[in-house]
Amino acid sequence: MSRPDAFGSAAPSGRDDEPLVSLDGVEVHFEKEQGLFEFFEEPDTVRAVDGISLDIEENDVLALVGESGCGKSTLGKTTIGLQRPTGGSVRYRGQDIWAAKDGVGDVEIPFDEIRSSLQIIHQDPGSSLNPNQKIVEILSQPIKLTHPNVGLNERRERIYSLLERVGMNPAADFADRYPHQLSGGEKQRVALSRALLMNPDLILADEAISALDVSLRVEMMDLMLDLQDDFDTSFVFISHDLSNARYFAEHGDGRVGVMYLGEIVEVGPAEELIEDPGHPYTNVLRWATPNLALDAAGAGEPPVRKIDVPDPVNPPSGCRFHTRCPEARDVCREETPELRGEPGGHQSACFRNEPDHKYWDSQPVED
Ligand SMILES: Nc1ncnc2c1ncn2[C@@H]1O[C@H](COP(=O)(O)OP(=O)(O)OP(=O)(O)O)[C@@H](O)[C@H]1O
Repeated sequence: MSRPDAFGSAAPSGRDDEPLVSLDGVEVHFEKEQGLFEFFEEPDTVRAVDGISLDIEENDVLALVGESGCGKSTLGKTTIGLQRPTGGSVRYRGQDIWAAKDGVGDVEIPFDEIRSSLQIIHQDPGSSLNPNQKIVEILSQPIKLTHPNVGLNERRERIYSLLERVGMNPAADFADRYPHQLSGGEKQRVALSRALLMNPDLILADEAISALDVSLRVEMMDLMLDLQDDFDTSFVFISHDLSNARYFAEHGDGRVGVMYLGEIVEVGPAEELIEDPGHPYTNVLRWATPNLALDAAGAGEPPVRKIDVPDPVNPPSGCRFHTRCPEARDVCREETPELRGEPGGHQSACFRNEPDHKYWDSQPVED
């Protein structure tokens, strides 16, 4: 259900029977920057996100995992309306986000309301906190912009209570400091408070724990999960590390989504996906994550035919993983598997999950 914001302003309208955010066939293709000598050539297109459909519900947790460059950040930013898709649609409570931005059709929820309901915390909070402002000033700004009628006392009260809620006690001690006077973990807590100020429906945590000391990572994930509960906020949590994605999804009662070259190749509850992967690429991530404490993890050779990751400018035909997949057969070069399985449950995009598929009569790829 949509709800009023932290200062009692009306809730965004939209339809409560619609998912919080719904992606349908989303593509994000970038034109690659041209070198000096390529000036007269057609620019290359990076297919950062390619044909992803996904629903995020209220109070939902989705942990996206995959190698660097597979499109996690681009998908995350598209989900919260920070990146315009080049194809497909992204809807918030039924309202097309980019139609709201462009004022096209009957706009039920204004773009500004959508953007303040969908927040982000970055890997490096230092770079998003103004070094010349005290923490209280940094946190006052978004309130002043969105709620100009809220007075100084109410503003301070809200800021102090949020700082305390994220573990910065006593709040008054931290509020008057500058960002450089805080540790990495404290800066990340400030970034989290800033995201929570608007009582958002969804927070994108983009590698938000990667720069923290290993000992602080679990603490930060636990804090986000506590807040998720308290504030009824959904989270899209991005990590290149399967064990962190597993922890977050498992403790948040959510799903892990595995990305490869701009596509989601497997999604499902963490335990199921890790114990019984439906896609050979998930098996590679499992192998590469020693602290999953699985027998297979880190043992022997990696479960791939080739180590090299293809260029997203020119991804392989058919199943994009076929150039590296140890199970690939000829049909995998020609046909693209779709995500199959229980909708909203465990799904994977591999012909091996279809007992009657012609994959089984096809010849193993030899190269
Ligand atoms: N603004 C942009 N212009 C051109 N290419 C881009 C742009 N943003 C991302 N890309 C490219 O899109 C692909 C996906 O990038 P993205 O940052 O989404 O991946 P990622 O999985 O989050 O990786 P990382 O963990 O390294 O950030 C990469 O090939 C990247 O170089």
